[in-house]
Amino acid sequence: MYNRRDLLGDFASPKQIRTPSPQSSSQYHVLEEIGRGSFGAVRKVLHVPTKSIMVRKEIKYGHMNGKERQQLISECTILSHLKHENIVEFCSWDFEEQQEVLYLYMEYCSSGDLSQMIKHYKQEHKYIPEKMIWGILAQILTALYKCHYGDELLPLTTVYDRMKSPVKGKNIVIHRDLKPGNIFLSRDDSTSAVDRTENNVDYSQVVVKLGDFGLAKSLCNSIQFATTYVGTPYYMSPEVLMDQPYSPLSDIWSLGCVVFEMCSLHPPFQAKNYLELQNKIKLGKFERVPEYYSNGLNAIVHSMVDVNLKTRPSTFELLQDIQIRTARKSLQLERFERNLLDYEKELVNIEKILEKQAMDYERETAQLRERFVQTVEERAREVVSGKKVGKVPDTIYGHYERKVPKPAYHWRTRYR
Ligand SMILES: Nc1ncnc2c1ncn2[C@@H]1O[C@H](COP(=O)(O)OP(=O)(O)OP(=O)(O)O)[C@@H](O)[C@H]1O
Repeated sequence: MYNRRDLLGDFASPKQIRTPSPQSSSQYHVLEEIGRGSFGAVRKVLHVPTKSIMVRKEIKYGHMNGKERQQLISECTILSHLKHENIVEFCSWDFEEQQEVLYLYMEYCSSGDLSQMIKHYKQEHKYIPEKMIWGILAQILTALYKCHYGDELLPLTTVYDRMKSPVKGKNIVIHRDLKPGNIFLSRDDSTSAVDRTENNVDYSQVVVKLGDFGLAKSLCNSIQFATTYVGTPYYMSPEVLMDQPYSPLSDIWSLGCVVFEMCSLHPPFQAKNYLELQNKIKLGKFERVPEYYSNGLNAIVHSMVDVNLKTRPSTFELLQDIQIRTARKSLQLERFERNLLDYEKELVNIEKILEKQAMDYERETAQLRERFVQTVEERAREVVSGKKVGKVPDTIYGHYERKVPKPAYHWRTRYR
């Protein structure tokens, strides 16, 4: 049985899981199970302090061998360092010592994953709109840019911007298990505690998040390659099948297969058994994407699913493609428009608050004025009737001195 120290001692030095730090499970309120992976259940949880919905991945480590523990540590380490809007965020981790379970707390992706989206379109007998496919591809490529070059991709000013060549050999991360089930979909407001029904997913509005780095391999530099592969055969590259060095280009092959599947609603290579699948992948021959899609989309898929490593494009090269640039620019503009709409909503709310403040101010000054007039009239009547004038009542004191906070903005001045 492992305790907290054993687990870290056996798996890694504490430095390896430096950030984020473990957080007490008591901060989380456990909700329903949403699925099961190879190591345990995946549940939705409510992070009580922030009232945000997250995902808790349970990993039973008691029975794990050394390799599996290494993979687990690899997932924690990689995820904790990979911060990107198109990568599932790793929030914190904790142990349940008695039950020998490791809990990984991650960002919740409210709109499921790409495999569910493909299934949805297949059931509806519809093609996924081409614009949506370009948008998804552009988002995955920006996430892969972060993984393959360890750098952030700068936003485009125009589609003709010249991109600076990335520095090679810096903290390369290869995903190694790119498949539709590991590409999650989320909404911009997914952290809201108010959940939405899964059936109501508006796929045109989703943000793509690359996740499940369980099989990813972090390499110190570009020359150092991983030689072991554990992956999903449909998306496995030929060089990996042939035990050749594994490189970021293998992710590009898998991504090409995923894009093909988004178009054709089935993977490019299908077979009855592993051997047949292996042969088809090594040959690298597959059909055109349906005629419904442009030649440009077909060409980019075929360039990615290329047996020849020398001609297969890198993430950087793919990001140069004018259609990818256009898709990125279009996403940037959509986001800008959404931000403007949010800003407009915020302004309308501020206006309402200020109008209410102005009305309260007017009402309060009117009441004071009325009280003042009443008091003055009362005193005047007393003087006229020859009564002895009493002390000035308290209500009148401070009338002139009183400062009713005047709103900075008055609705009446708006149109002046
Ligand atoms: N961050 C997340 N947000 C929303 N759903 C998630 C998240 N992570 C996992 N899931 C869902 O939980 C289920 C199990 O996921 P998990 O990644 O553990 O296993 P898997 O990919 O199905 O299998 P394996 O462990 O063999 O890779 C899937 O249905 C997945 O869609």
